[in-house]
Amino acid sequence: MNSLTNKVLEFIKRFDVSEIASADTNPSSNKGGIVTDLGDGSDVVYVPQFLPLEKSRQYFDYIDKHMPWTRPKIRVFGRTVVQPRDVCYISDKGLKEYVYSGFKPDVHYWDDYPLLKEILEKIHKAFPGTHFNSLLINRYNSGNDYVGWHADDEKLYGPNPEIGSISFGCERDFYMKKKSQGQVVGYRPFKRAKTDSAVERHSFKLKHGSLLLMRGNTQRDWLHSVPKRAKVDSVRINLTFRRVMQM
Ligand SMILES: O=C(O)CCC(=O)C(=O)O
Ligand SMILES: [Fe+2]
Repeated sequence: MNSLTNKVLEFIKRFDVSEIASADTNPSSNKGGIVTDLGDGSDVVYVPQFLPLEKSRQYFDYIDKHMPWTRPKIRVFGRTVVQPRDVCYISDKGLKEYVYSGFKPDVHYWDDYPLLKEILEKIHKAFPGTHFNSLLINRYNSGNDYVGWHADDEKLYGPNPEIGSISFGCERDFYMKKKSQGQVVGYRPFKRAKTDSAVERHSFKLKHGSLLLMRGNTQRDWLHSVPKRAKVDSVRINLTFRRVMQM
């Protein structure tokens, strides 16, 4: 076997796409995906293999090598900390500025990244109701990198933001849990409630080439996170497509 074949086999082993998600309640089908009804007008669609394996590998390599990554300092609970992952932000021209945790990412534009535009168009085609105009890319270099409990509920996304999330590379857990009554969150650790074990939860293993769509009231009522994983030592790239509402 030549070394290219070996590399391909090793890759398939690392990024196995054969399993399906652990979406649990009332799963039904939607565009080849699994729909999880979260109740109260929220749902999540998970498409385990939205993009073909080999194409996903090309996207991964391109994004990994060519994006202008930064690992910014952000404000969490009044403290300045280095964000535990790399980021990069792409958007249409002339949109309202995106700021989270006191950090305003530099804006880059779609025209300079045709492969990202290609992915955006594939999502719009598969889910005609979606109209994303911006994209936050995260790179988790190892299991030490993570994102804490938060909702993507910034005002500039309007009352019912839809978020489209594409994952490449190392498979990681994506957790969801229902917000406690009256809870206000940004990118902050989730305050542990006494009845935490009773809080409704879902989990997904986000595979190489997968798409996860969060819809309806999901950002209003639920939190999500990608926790640390001690044993993970390879890179994961995640693209979250968003729609900034025009004034
Ligand atoms: O990496 C992920 O799957 C989630 C990223 C995320 O939640 C975000 O960028 O807001
Ligand atoms: Fe998020």
